[in-house]
This record gives sequence, C-alpha cells and structure tokens, in this order.
Amino acid sequence: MKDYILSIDQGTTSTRAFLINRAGEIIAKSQREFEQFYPQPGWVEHDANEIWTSVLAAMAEVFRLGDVHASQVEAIGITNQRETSVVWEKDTGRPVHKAVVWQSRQTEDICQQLREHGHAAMIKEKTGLLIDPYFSASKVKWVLDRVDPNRARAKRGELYFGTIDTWLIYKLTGGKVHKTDRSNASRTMLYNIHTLTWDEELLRLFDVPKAMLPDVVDTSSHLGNTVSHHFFGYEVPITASAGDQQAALFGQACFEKGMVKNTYGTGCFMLMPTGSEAIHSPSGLLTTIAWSLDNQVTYALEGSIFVGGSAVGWLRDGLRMIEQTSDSERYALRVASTDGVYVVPAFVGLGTPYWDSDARGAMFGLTRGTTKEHIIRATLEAICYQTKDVLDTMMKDAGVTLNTLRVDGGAVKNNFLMQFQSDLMHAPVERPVNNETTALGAAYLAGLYTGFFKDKDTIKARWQKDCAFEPAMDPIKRRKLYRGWQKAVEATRVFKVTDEDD
Ligand SMILES: Nc1ncnc2c1ncn2[C@@H]1O[C@H](COP(=O)(O)OP(=O)(O)O)[C@@H](O)[C@H]1O
Ligand SMILES: O=P(O)(O)OC[C@H](O)CO
Repeated sequence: MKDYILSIDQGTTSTRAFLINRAGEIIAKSQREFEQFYPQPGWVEHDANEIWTSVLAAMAEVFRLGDVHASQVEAIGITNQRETSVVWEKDTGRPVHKAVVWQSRQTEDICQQLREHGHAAMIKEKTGLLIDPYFSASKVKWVLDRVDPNRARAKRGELYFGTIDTWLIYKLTGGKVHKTDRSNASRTMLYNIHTLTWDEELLRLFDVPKAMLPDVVDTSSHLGNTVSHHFFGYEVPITASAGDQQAALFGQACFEKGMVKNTYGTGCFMLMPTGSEAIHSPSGLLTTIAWSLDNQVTYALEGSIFVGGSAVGWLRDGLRMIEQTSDSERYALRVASTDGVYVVPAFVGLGTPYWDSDARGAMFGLTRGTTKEHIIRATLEAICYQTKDVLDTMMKDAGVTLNTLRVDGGAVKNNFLMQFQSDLMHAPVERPVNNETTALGAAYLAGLYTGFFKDKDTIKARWQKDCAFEPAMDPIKRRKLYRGWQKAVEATRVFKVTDEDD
C-alpha cells in the first residue's frame, strides 16, 4: 500500500512540494524560489525551464526531508499559478519564449483593440472572463506574433501551448502527454465554459491554431504517468491538475454556495462555488470552472484583487517603513485608527469590480499629524476594503448571503488584518489550522481519483478551525469608514496621466 500523495504547488514566486498522508496531514514540505524577469515596466516573465528544474529540486528535497521513497507515492496532484502561458516545441521541449506571467501587462494594446471592436460581451458570455491582459489568450497571440507570425509552425502542430500545469505534465511524462484540466482551461479565454470545448470563434479572434492546444480533461483524472528517469526511477500516475485558487477552494472544503474562500497572497482571490450553474455577473466578477469530477462541472464566481499582501511588501521594500511584513501588525495596532488616511494600492490598476487598468495607487487624507503608523494601518485596511468590495458584489450577483468566509495565504497570520476584515464585513472570518489549502486541495483531488481519500464528506470533516474572528465594530463607524474608502477609490480613478499630458 502506498502511503503518500505528492502535491506540487507551482506558484508565481516559488515552487513547493508536499507529501500528504491518508489523514490529510502534511508530513514534509519544500520550497524553491526562481527568478522573476521584468523586461519592461509592467511586464513579468518566467523561464519555463527554470520552473521545471525548481520542481525537480523541490521534489528531491521533500523526499529527503520526509525520509520517503518515490515508490511510496500513490499519485501526484499538480496545482499552479494560473493563466501564465508557455509556448514550446513539441519535439524538443524547448520553450520558444519566456513564459508570460498572469500579472504581465504587455498585451494591453491587443486587449484594448478587442474592447474597441466590441468583442467584450461575446467573450464574457462564452468564457466568463473580462477582456484583460491577465488571461492567456492575448499572451499566446503576443508570443506567436513574435516567433511564428504567419502561424506556419503552430498550424503544423510543431508548437505546443500550455499553462504551467500542462508544461509540467509534459515534462514529467517525458513529452508524451499534452493535457490540461477544465479549471485551468477556463482561465485561457479560449475555452467555452458552457460547451466545454476550445471555441473556434475565439481561436480565430486571437489567431491561435487549434493544433497547439492541449486536450482538456477532468480536474481529477488520470492525466498520465511520470517517466521513471524524471521521477526517481518510478512511473507514478498524475491524477489531478487544478488552478491554484480553485485548488484552495477545494482544500478549504468550500463545496456549497455561500461558502467563500479568500486567499491573501501577493494578490487576493475570492471564490465561491455555484454548483452546476454558471452564474453571469453583471458587475465585474468572473465566472469560472472550479473543478470537474466524473464529467460533472462545478462553476464558481471569482473576484480578483491584484495587490493584496504585496502592498505590505511595498511598505517594506518601497517605503522602507517596516523591516519585515509581520511588523505591519504591531505598527497598525499602535494607533486607534488611520485618522482619516486611505491608501488605494492600485499599483497595477484595479481588478474586481472596477477592472480599471489605468488607475494607479494613491493616498488620501494626509495631515501634518500623519505618521507611518497611520500609513501602515491604512495599507492593511485597504486589503480589507478591497475584499469587502468583492464580497458585496459576489453576494449581490449570486443572490445569496454569506455563510462562511474561510481565509488562507501568507498574510492571514496578521491578526489585525483578520479582525478588521471581520469588523468591516460584519461577519465571522475563519482561519484554518492548515494554511496550505492549495497544496491540500490538489492532494485531495488527486487522492479522490485513486481512492486514497474516500469522498468529499471525509474532506469536509477534516477541515479544522484555528481561529474565528468575530465582528465587533459599531455599524455607524463601519459605514462611515467604508464610505470614505469608496470616495478614495472614486478619486483615484479620476486621476489619470495620459499621453496628452506630455
Ligand atoms: N504578517 C503579515 N502581515 C501582512 N502581510 C503579510 C504577512 N506575512 C506575509 N504577508 C504578505 O503575504 C504575501 C505572501 O503570501 P503567499 O501566500 O506566500 O503569497 P504568494 O503565494 O502569492 O506568493 C506577501 O505579499 C507578504 O507581503
Ligand atoms: O501564484 P499565486 O498564489 O500568486 O496565484 C496566482 C493566481 O493563480 C493568478 O490567477
């Protein structure tokens, strides 16, 4: 009997590997960072080969740390930063360009043209997504325009496109398998989330030949086997692939409408499952595929905040107000309020519900009495205000009331942040004992397929609360604070420097 599931979490700034036992406990974890390339302002790229070697290194280390042999692994679950796009040569496995990362804005011109030509409604209807450089389609087009302008190689099937899961599956299987799952496919803007097929009209619009696209399968399914020389001498089945935010939703056991998870990492990603119904949001939420099991698709509503925990990184590295991100809590608690200061961290524009690519960060309400404590507190509060913007929109568009908000991600260790979040939303915020919900979600999805984990009810029962933050703020104060935030956002969006100002 095999004792472990290996979960690979390939994230934006690091790759992590986890060994998880039948009780759903992490018995070992390892982490490898890799280089971020910023070739021009607003562009972010990764070296796909370096990502692959980081996976190999993380796997080797997790086996060493856990004192586990590859032969003890029942199956592998892969979860990944979403949308990030790789194009490589089918036969040699050589990437033809750096991977274009989800955060990268280099395709804004392509997106602007699509908006101007009136494609927004059709794209939203088919994919559940809003036209934005965030998603893969414009990134693939951009890469092909540079490496295969007339698409000759792509049409001949010599080039493969994949999100990071697809790239890793290709590498682990020794180039034999070219597949993705529905949760990842739903982030490409080429996949019709209703018909569950690559959409011909979208492929034409983005000029992406179908021959380069992976097969799309269930999130929990047999995606392929590792080739032994890439997996320590063993052929182990890969039985799950899931976008990292969807995996976290699964790992948080949020299986019903009204159960919401918010991840506070670099950005914040809020998701709520909506069952077999793909709910259309008129207010800037995305409709996406949470997962598909046994050919049954579960949809989700999603709100994306581009700058979350990274605003705290800015306090540390940009403003040098703190030495470590954890210091932010201590400083915030030194003052009773921000004294009317608001920080709007729109460093790369604003996501849900505004989708304003041109907005840039701003600070309001400064006086001679403003101290760094106020600014630090206002920055943390801004993460909560943005979350409230998204949550309110989600509840309205789904026509439900919040049942549970479960949180995870690096910044949830900050108790001030969690308490303010609960106060502001006037709802409890639940933090789990196991904060590695993404890795856990991928392991659950992989283990469900093989029978390592019995069913969703077992997973539900495993979820354990570390702490529930209860709302304690006076409602009048809450409304006043939030109104101030809304005014700050409005003012931020009015301020735009354009080319005409040159
Ligand atoms: N105690 C803290 N208070 C506030 N923010 C924090 C704290 N610890 C970490 N962070 C923020 O959380 C983010 C890291 O979270 P993580 O989930 O590892 O991110 P990602 O997976 O996106 O790389 C960083 O942006 C960091 O600034
Ligand atoms: O790698 P993360 O955890 O920052 O997640 C990135 C998201 O998947 C982008 O959509």
